[in-house]
Amino acid sequence: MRNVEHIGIAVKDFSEANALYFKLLGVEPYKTEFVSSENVNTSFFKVGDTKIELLEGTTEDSAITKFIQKRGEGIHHIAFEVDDILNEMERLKQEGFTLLNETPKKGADNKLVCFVHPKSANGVLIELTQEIK
Ligand SMILES: CC[C@H](C(=O)O)C(=O)SCCNC(=O)CCNC(=O)[C@H](O)C(C)(C)COP(=O)(O)OP(=O)(O)OC[C@H]1O[C@@H](n2cnc3c(N)ncnc32)[C@H](O)[C@@H]1OP(=O)(O)O
Ligand SMILES: [Co+2]
Repeated sequence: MRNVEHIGIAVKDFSEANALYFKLLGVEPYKTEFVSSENVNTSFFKVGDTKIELLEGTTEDSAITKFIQKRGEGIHHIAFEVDDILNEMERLKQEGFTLLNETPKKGADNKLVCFVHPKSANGVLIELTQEIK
């Protein structure tokens, strides 16, 4: 695992949240992107060496929509940058962590991603990300 690549925040109203984080962080998002595999709108703010990812669910069955229904808005996951996601997934499996996808999937911001179940990580949803070169 390398640095924290981004912190994901689940939000109800995407444009309102983007305007608020622009005021809070003093920077515009460098990217907004719809991720069809997750039915989420995302926007990324660069803050020092890490990023804030705002996420809005676009369907009832989106993980973000369900999260907000159950737990309200707030921090949703922590993403770590890895050099070799397949290797890291194998290592975590060997260590007994529950992975939420068998193979890496295309995430936002030109990354391959995999998620670790929050129940495996003291209640924190963990995302692994590898830059697609
Ligand atoms: C990939 C695009 C983008 C990127 O950066 O590239 C993203 O980050 S997309 C982010 C949204 N997508 C995901 O989160 C995919 C992985 N998530 C899942 O598969 C589910 O959300 C899952 C399995 C974490 C939860 O599923 P579900 O909500 O259907 O189940 P439960 O409500 O029963 O939850 C089980 C248990 O986990 C707790 N929970 C749920 N979400 C979280 C969370 N984000 N952080 C911590 N804990 C979470 C939930 O409260 C339940 O606990 P319990 O004690 O049983 O109440
Ligand atoms: Co993310």
